[in-house]
Amino acid sequence: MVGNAQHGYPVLASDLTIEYPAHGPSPAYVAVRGLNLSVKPGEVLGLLGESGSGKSTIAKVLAGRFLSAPRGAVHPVITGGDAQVFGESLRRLSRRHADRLMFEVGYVGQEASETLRADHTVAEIVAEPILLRDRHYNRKALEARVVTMVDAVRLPLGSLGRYPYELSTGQRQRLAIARALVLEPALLIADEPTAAIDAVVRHAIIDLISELQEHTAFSAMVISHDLAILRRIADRIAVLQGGMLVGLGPIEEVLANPLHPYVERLAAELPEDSVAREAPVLRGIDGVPKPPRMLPHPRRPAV
Ligand SMILES: Nc1ncnc2c1ncn2[C@@H]1O[C@H](COP(=O)(O)OP(=O)(O)OP(=O)(O)O)[C@@H](O)[C@H]1O
Repeated sequence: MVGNAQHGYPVLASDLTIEYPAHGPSPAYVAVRGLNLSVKPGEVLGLLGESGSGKSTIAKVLAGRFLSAPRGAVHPVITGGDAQVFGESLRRLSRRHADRLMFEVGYVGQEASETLRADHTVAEIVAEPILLRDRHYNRKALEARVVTMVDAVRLPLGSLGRYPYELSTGQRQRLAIARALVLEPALLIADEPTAAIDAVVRHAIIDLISELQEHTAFSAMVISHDLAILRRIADRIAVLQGGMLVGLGPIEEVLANPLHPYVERLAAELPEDSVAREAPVLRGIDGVPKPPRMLPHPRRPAV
């Protein structure tokens, strides 16, 4: 495991500032400023904010996906404070540790379903992370693991030999989630996992992540600009605006006591009394309604 995963918080960011360095005609840009944030063991933290508020930047950095960038793109750099993921400092992260971190942190990016390799079958796509970690992995065990994972995200087993372009968008997103979770990461970072999906499937995907999370108890950061989505899955939310944290805590508390005009606006956009009336009803695989997500001590001070 990376760092002291057994003891520390999955994520601990303190005074974290992230910057995109100057590049060609573009000046340097500070995307995240002085962020203090944690993800507690077993918790789902929702990250909410309008477009450009820094959500994806935080996701990429915390998932260790910031040391490499596509050709011609600039990657974000930590220029202030630090973030620890399982006790590993990201500011001092070496390439070697970043590679290890990739195996510890499942990451579903915004366009995950569109970035699946078109020349790989469903089975190959899910198996790949295992083989990247250990290319001598026992083939029978690999097959069994892939089948279990595909089944867990409710893709038909008949899809194992199919190619991503033969699946629906929702199915591709399920596949991306299966790939992100196949190494049984202790932390999942999902950046707008339902962005390109219609409303019905969107809720199904969120409920799926919620169920898998409850089943295997990984910690998660789920990013969305959609409050309804986060109310379905998150124990707490962190609200960002302009790269700064403007709200943090159990979702209904943050909305009930907005400390920033942006949060106030979000709360105002909700139907009156929606907190009490529209508490999300999640149903388990058995169809039994589950209580809304709550930390055992919702009023304890947020870190
Ligand atoms: N490669 C880059 N170079 C320079 N600036 C960038 C780069 N990527 C993002 N930014 C800037 O950083 C800020 C935060 O971007 P980010 O993608 O993290 O926002 P976001 O909250 O995820 O937005 P969205 O909801 O639209 O995905 C934006 O102002 C964006 O223009």
